[in-house]
Amino acid sequence: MFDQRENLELIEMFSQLRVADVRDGLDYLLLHHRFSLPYTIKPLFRTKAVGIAKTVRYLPYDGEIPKMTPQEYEKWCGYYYTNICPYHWISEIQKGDFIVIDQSGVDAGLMGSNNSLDGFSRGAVGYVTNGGPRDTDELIIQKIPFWSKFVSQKTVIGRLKFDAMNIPVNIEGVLIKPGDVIVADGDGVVVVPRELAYDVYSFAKKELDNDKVSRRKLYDLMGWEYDETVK
Ligand SMILES: O=C([O-])CC(=O)C(=O)O
Ligand SMILES: [Mg+2]
Repeated sequence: MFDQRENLELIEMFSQLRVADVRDGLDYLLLHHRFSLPYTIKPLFRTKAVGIAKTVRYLPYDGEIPKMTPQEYEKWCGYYYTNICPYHWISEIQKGDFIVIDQSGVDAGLMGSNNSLDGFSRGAVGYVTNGGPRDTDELIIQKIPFWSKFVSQKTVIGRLKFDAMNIPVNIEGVLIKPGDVIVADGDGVVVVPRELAYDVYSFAKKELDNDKVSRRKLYDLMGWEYDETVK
């Protein structure tokens, strides 16, 4: 959809920055009240990821759960994954995609250790959702960067249905469009509208550079070795 060379260039640029720098860069454009996901969206573990938004939306399942035997239920699960809650967008993932999932806040683990690893193996750099993943102990072992509102024990079967992909989505009141730059670290998630990316980068980079000069002086004063955050 977007030029992959430009995608990778944007990722390289924004990978140098902290979420806080990007936030400051947006503020230079007087966008103080836009594009930060609220603090209710938290990382599963401390990590950093920068990528290009690939969006997908699921809605609450409003159909019946037919009366079934456990054997029939097993078959129905297969039907459900194919026809009601497919994950066909996973096969479209390209290197550098940040997967943005609007799952309508439903308490169901749309993503678990298996399907998120599948996406990761295809080049996804991270996931963010207004719901919650499951198998979270394994997600941490597998080091899959994940930001979410909560964690969930539950499967999607009987709870969620696929709606659309590659569309603008609403994550906790923030509009995210396919192609936007997503920067996420221990401070949370910030969205850079693609059309503003180069401007925001230039202001954010200035903030980071000034901060490094200032902290380097304090490191010197305290006789600390430089680490990668001040180099
Ligand atoms: O199976 C699912 O629907 C989600 C899941 O737990 C996984 O991918 O590991
Ligand atoms: Mg699982």
